[in-house]
Amino acid sequence: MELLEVRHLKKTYTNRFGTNQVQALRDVSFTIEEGEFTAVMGESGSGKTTLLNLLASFDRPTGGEIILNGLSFQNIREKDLASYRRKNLGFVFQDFNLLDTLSVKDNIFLPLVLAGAKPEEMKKRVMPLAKVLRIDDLMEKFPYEISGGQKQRTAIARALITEPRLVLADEPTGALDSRASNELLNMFEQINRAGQTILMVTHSTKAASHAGRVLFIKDGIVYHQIYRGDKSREEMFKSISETLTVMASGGKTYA
Ligand SMILES: Nc1ncnc2c1ncn2[C@@H]1O[C@H](COP(=O)(O)OP(=O)(O)OP(=O)(O)O)[C@@H](O)[C@H]1O
Repeated sequence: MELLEVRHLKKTYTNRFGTNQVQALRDVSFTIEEGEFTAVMGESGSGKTTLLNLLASFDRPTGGEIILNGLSFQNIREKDLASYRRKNLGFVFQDFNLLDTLSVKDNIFLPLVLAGAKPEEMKKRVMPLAKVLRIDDLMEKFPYEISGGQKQRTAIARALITEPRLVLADEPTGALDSRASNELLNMFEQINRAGQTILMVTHSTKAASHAGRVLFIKDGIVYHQIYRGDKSREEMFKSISETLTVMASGGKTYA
């Protein structure tokens, strides 16, 4: 089933004097099926964060449409956006965005607290998730007492606790060393195999090679895409590297 449809998305930033315009996204279209793990790659400034911010409904497009689970963002009133976001989306940011004054457990609970969930419901959900993410013995600790990888796994638990339809991840391995990155990527593969749909923006060829599909953005459009299919991770890594080389040299390929 189709979960997300992005139709002719455009985003133009205009400075406050209206004199300077940047066309960050010119015409981006793609669809994501339920259960897919998709990576979005592109050079710095190609519009990846802009795309993620639009998908997260943090910002409104200049043109085009985003339809999640059959509902167009255009039809959601501004005052309903926050609750729509909480119900449908989970976020994993590069810098974790954990609150230092809250324990690991309370950080994970935060989206449920905001959604007005009952304490029994929260307790029921947290331990199975914490076990899978191997943070079950860290629940009473504070973010400054745990490692980068453990922080990232806490951030993943927080993203998953609401059972979102779509997890959006922005450079999730950006602040991690290679061992913690590997762990995180394996974790993403594991939750994806369990049915979670993930869209991840990344600069890292290695991170993207864990995905089932990679979308390449260049000059504000989807320039190319690769499906993992039967490819091994190494073969996927090679295909992605080759595409990035072609893109950097200005060569033509077809989406
Ligand atoms: N708020 C803004 N106002 C004006 N221009 C912006 C704004 N945000 C982004 N841009 C411009 O839009 C273009 C796309 O930026 P974006 O941050 O989406 O790229 P990116 O692919 O995420 O880059 P990076 O990989 O470096 O994070 C760039 O030219 C950027 O300078």
